[in-house]
Amino acid sequence: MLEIRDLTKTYKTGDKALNNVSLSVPKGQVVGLIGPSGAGKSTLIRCINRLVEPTSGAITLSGRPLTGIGAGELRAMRRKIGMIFQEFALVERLTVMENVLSGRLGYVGFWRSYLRRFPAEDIQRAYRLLDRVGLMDQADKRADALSGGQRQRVGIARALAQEPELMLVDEPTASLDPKTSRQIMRLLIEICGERGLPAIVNIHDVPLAQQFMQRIVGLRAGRIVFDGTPAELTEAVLTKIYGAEDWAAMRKGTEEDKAADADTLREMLRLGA
Ligand SMILES: Nc1ncnc2c1ncn2[C@@H]1O[C@H](COP(=O)(O)OP(=O)(O)OP(=O)(O)O)[C@@H](O)[C@H]1O
Repeated sequence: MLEIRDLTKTYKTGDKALNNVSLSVPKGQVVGLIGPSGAGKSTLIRCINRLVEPTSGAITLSGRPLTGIGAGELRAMRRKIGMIFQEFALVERLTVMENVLSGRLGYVGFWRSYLRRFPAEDIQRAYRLLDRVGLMDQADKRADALSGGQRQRVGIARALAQEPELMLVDEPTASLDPKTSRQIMRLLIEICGERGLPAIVNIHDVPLAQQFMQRIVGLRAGRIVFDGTPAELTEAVLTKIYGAEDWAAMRKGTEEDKAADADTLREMLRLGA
């Protein structure tokens, strides 16, 4: 369980990026975080992994504090947080297997990791994870030889290699096509469910969030203005989160994207692809 209580972040510039945010995410639940640009989504994720120092408030993971702790404790707690990034953040010239094993770097000593001598159990775990994300036959390929969807699967396996207690996911599908995005989102949700992992997914794509998330939290100007199910995320609520003008523009964008996808499909069928 992740618990955030009265979290506030005011940057040195005076920007109040988060204003009294409280949120609990139970084990196995995946929360989609939506909101307009500047709403505070990245700041919230960065306060949880403590890349940004909160101004006030408290965060706990599985009952242990993530705020108000020393450097050693923080390092230990960070191992418990699996991160998944928009641009995958893989080491391109290393193999898929090496990238997954890099998730263990917080656990093995410096020389062992420098020499890439990981314990046998880490290697077995990495194979199991590659199997789970559907990449067993790609283990020895270099990361830069993979497709975007395959790279994100490696990113997921690497995060799981940490044996995390929380997943923080930043725009996981922003670099992927719509079909691959749906596959990745489905995989993420299945895996978090199987492992009882709480997760927060920063997601710009509202229809994708509505299709897959069990719970959606809407941020606006640093405050939670919606917390509910996809079914409760009505046009009126979306207008409240994004503002009338921005939501109308976003909806138009989505409809244009759908029309473009349909055009591409028709063209492919016409060409017999
Ligand atoms: N390092 C920083 N220094 C000062 N202000 C910042 C910093 N990072 C973010 N902010 C401000 O904090 C507010 C929230 O920004 P944040 O990046 O968290 O929003 P966001 O919802 O993630 O936006 P986006 O969807 O565009 O990534 C904004 O007003 C932003 O200008």
